[in-house]
Amino acid sequence: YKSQHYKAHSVVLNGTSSQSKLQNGGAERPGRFTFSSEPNVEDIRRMQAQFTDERDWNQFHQPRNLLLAMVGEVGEVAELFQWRGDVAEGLPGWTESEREHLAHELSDVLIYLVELAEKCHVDLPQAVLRKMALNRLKYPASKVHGSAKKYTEYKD
Ligand SMILES: Nc1ccn([C@H]2C[C@H](O)[C@@H](COP(=O)(O)OP(=O)(O)OP(=O)(O)O)O2)c(=O)n1
Repeated sequence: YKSQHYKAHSVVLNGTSSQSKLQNGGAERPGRFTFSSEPNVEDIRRMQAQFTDERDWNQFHQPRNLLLAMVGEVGEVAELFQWRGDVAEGLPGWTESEREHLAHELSDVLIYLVELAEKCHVDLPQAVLRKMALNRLKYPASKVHGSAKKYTEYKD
């Protein structure tokens, strides 16, 4: 069952990557930034659960409180970009300290998002697979290539 389970997922994942391969002639975009594979989302959920358990903070971590905490952290990310005008990929001109500050704030957003999903009983990694499958159906690559129109703007 485990390997069947895994295969079903890799079909979905390969669906994404082979589509992007078709769009760039089979090569990954050179210089594309990638993440480490660890910790995964379940690792993050477990580490945050341990952090809150050790402090007896679960009593405060209901869904609405986690949502508000997450939105607050999104605001802190926004502050880092405020008044800077457009910022190019890779954040040229940002200091190491500014980059580390951003890494901290983005992590706060992710930590609260993962705990919010946990407390709402949303299996986030699997939900992302389902949502990306829907996105691919809504925006067929052949139809929308190179255009950022919303799906309601496409005529058939
Ligand atoms: N009740 C709390 C308070 C904090 N945290 C954890 C999750 C976040 O990753 C981080 C948030 O900490 P702060 O609220 O102190 O926020 P910042 O780290 O952004 O500090 P500041 O608001 O001073 O910039 O700590 C938590 O899980 N539950």
